Amino acid sequence: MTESSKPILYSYFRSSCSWRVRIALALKNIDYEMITINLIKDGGQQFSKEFQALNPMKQVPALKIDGITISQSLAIIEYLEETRPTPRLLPQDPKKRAHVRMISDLIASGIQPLQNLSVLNQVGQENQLTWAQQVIASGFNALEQVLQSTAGKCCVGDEVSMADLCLVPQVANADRYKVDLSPYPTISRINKSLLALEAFQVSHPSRQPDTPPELRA
Ligand SMILES: O=C(O)/C=C\C(=O)CC(=O)CC(=O)O
Repeated sequence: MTESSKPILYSYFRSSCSWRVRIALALKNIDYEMITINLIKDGGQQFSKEFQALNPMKQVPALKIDGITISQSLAIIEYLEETRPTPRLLPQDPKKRAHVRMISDLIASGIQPLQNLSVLNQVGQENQLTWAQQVIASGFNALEQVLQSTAGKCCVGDEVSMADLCLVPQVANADRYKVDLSPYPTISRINKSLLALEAFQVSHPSRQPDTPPELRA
């Protein structure tokens, strides 16, 4: 492969959705280049004409790969799974696969969008923390119950899946917004064991090229 054919990930260190994709790329050992999009600086670099041409939703992540541009983290992860299947991030068994997608969607549609930057800006500065805590806690109440029947070492059984790529970044957001994690022992246990894995460490928000010095590991 020539240099120019490497995939390009548009990423922001603290974006939980970007982190999902960084974990997938690390697990699948895919070499890529990163272009960082600062969601705060200059009013948000995601609003530039250049970036909007890549993703009209003005959100990270976006991945340029194999001649196409893909946005939406789960669509990116599913594309990587279909084109670079090893190691697998979706189980072979249809029931387990459904559970992985169910948990991924619970987080990616049911929690994260309710606490993302654009929504927090809408609820106003003084309500942001309470709002984020409420939506994360309400989602985690459901997730904890789901995991009690699906989890082994990971969200679904003992193998790392797309669901785990959603879980760990969402727990980091919960930490950031000071959500009390004591009611969620299963979520906490899985998060801790996944954070020990190399792919989750190299992709961590504290270790990205655009991580500010004060937030570096
Ligand atoms: O405050 C900032 O630094 C800006 C944006 C983020 O962290 C990313 C989000 O909007 C939240 C998320 O990924 O869930």
